[in-house]
Amino acid sequence: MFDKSTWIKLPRNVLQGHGVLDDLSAAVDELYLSGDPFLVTSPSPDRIAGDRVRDQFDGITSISLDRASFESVERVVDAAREADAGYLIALGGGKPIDVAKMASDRLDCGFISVPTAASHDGIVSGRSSIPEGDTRHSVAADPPLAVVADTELLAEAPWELTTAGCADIISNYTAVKDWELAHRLKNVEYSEYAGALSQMTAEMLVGSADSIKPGLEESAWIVTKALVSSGVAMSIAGSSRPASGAEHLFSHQLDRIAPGSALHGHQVGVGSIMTEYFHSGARGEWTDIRDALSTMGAPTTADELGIDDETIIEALTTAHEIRDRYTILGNGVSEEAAIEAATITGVI
Ligand SMILES: NC(=O)C1=CN([C@@H]2O[C@H](COP(=O)(O)OP(=O)(O)OC[C@H]3O[C@@H](n4cnc5c(N)ncnc54)[C@H](O)[C@@H]3O)[C@@H](O)[C@H]2O)C=CC1
Ligand SMILES: O=C(CO)COP(=O)(O)O
Ligand SMILES: [Zn+2]
Repeated sequence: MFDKSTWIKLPRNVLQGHGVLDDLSAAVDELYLSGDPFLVTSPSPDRIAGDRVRDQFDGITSISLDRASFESVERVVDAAREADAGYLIALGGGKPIDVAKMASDRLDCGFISVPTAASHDGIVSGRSSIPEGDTRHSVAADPPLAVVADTELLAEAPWELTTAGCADIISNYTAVKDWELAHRLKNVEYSEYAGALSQMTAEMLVGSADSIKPGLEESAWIVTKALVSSGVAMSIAGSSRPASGAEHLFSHQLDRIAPGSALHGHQVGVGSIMTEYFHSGARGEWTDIRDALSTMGAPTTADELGIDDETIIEALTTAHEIRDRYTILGNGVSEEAAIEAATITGVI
């Protein structure tokens, strides 16, 4: 008897384009939402979205947060309950979107994802990445009811945020390789469709590299489409496996031992260079990943990340400990192997 079943949870609407945030109420009307919204934002929403935030959200109860933690989730749940919120609106980067995702799951009220930076592929995903003690991974959560991605706003965001989103997508190359390896060696369930979509998303983004330039709204359009596509791959898989392999373990370990050092996407990009070296060796495709990151203007070295060599090696040699997810790192790479990989790839 065939005993598999899975919900493939996707947002109902993804509204993307120039100035769409100027009429958020139209997007909300599309969803026939009832009750008052409760706003969860990155710090200083006025700085990140200018007067559009003021006009749209004037008088709405809100919380701004810069940490994705269970404490932040509890704060949002308590405050939204207090405000008798009908639904949540997450406005900002990946952290408020992840916290709102988990809080709306807890409140069973749904949320609208309003990214103000094309910096990560959690915009539509059904995952919420919240550290728990010494472990770190994303847990299942409902995807947003809708996404409102204002490409004018996204294009105005600091360029490093867009290059972080590009790097988060480029890291799908090694994430899929780790997933395939885990399938072959540990019989981990693998989805050909989610794997192919994730890899194709990275290939298409790298193929559009020449059109991805600072200040171009076309760039925001292209990168946001890729981030949405990567999030859909995670929804098809019912896990972050299509977009999170050893390079993410490395980044999560960096978040634990050197919090706030660099943007998530930048960390996973540099991690992807080194884990690709572990996959295919000195003559392997790690140069393709490094060159793609460099073309997009994303960091490719420890220096460019602003992280010292020792911390890079510590994160790489302990990355396997942060989560029970089989990757090319196996039960951990030796310090010598980590130093060789980081040196040959020019990361340190
Ligand atoms: N759940 C999922 O599927 C995924 C979750 N993530 C999570 O997302 C987070 C990474 O996302 P980030 O956006 O890098 O983090 P973030 O939410 O910390 O945002 C980075 C910075 O950009 C600022 N910012 C946002 N929009 C801005 C704008 N328009 N102008 C100026 N500054 C702006 C924020 O205030 C913050 O200081 C990590 O916690 C990661 O684990 C990443 C990928 C997938
Ligand atoms: O960052 C992510 C995908 O880009 C989510 O992955 P994790 O499950 O490792 O948190
Ligand atoms: Zn990521």
